[in-house]
Amino acid sequence: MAAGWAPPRLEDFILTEKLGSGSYATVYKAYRKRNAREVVAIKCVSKKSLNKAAVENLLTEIEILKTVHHPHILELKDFQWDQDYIFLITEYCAGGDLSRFIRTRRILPERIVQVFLQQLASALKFLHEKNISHLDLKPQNILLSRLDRPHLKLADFGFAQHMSSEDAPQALRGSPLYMAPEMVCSKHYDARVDLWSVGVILYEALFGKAPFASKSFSELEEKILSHKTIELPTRPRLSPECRDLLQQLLQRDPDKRISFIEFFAHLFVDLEHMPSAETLEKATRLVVEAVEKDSAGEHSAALTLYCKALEYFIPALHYESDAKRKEAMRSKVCQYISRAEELKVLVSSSNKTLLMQGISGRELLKEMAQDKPRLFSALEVASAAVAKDEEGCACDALDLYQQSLGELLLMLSAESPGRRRELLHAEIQTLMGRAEFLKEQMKTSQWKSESLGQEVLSESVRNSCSLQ
Ligand SMILES: Nc1ncnc2c1ncn2[C@@H]1O[C@H](COP(=O)(O)OP(=O)(O)OP(=O)(O)O)[C@@H](O)[C@H]1O
Repeated sequence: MAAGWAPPRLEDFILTEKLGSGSYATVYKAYRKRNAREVVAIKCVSKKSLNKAAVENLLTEIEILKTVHHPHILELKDFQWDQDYIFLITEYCAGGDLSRFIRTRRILPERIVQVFLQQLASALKFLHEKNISHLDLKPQNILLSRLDRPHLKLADFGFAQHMSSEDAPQALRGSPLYMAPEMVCSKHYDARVDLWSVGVILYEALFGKAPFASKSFSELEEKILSHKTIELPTRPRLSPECRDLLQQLLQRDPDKRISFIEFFAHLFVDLEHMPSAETLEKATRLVVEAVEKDSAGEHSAALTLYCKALEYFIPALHYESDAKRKEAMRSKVCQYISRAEELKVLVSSSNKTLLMQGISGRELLKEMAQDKPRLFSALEVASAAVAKDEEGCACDALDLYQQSLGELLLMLSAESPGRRRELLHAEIQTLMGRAEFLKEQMKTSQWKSESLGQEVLSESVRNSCSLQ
């Protein structure tokens, strides 16, 4: 644009350094004259440079930013105009854009990427509920509130549209590196192109370059038009959830791509446990219930609730910025972990007793199942599950528990009343209780290694928390 080297003048503001420029605007850092502590960013669009399409983009941007208010969407504070310029006055993001953030660090660790992704996903969920598609998602349009503990802010809604999944806009929009293949190839696309772009951004953050990064336009074109599946580099090593999400986002065929609903619920996105103002409240509610169950002697239920509460406490700890409050919360969290560990020992020993009682019941049942080979073999699988469980092979045990339970439940529904039915019923109860317990345990250990491990737990506590 033709903003020149000197910033334009705007009555109530002092415009200072240039923050960046795009295809039709230059953005400056500015201070409000009456309140010098209020720093803003002012996007200056020269009227001379505005053709019909640019006017449309600008009006869309103003209209959308005026109506959406979300912690991870850039806030439009005001807009003004004079003879030469139109000014969009927005919140200032001292951390610059995500593109620069990635470039200066080469690649980002998965844990940081996950935090950013959660924030981006929460903004997209908010927009999705309003039927708004961004259509130009790229790292340059994702700003960071500041460099230390940055909050991501989605910006540049110039191409955004109110759009349902049936709409088929025809115009080609966005940047080819981040553009979904259907947008380039068939020009028939819908809101799902945003999911592709999220995949590209994720890929770039983790591997340091976009999947279609090319030296020439023809190379880029070839890569976009190809039907090859996007291969993920083997290094750096990523968690299976992260790889799975990448693969599901980077599906060339939009019908095979992950849907918005699946994306928001994906294990790697885990919006439910995203650090937010409500996380502490949810954690506290669960811990109150846990304490109640605990004092009523319901150990197993209390353990489950403590674990659920801790899943919220970890993000709540991340969210808390006040050092004193964070410290107080940290010490509470340690207490809850200790109690959860005590409960684990209690529940585990009572489970073992039940299991031992179960063995004799199961043997008797097997005797009574000589005429029913299907029941007999399901009981054999149950015995194998218990054996694996005792060896400490939680995953195998859980698999076998589930297999045997599927069969035994079928058998139970067909079993006529009598001693065998009673025994079968009791056996199913025991196995179900054990399978549930194992599931909880596996969740807990995953949660610990993922977040609490880094945030609060000492090595010794972590070890004592791990699967029995
Ligand atoms: N609020 C802000 N705070 C800090 N930097 C900003 C802000 N807004 C924009 N920038 C910087 O200015 C650059 C250009 O801004 P923006 O993308 O809005 O311009 P544009 O002309 O709409 O770009 P495009 O060519 O993508 O349409 C951004 O990539 C970012 O680096």
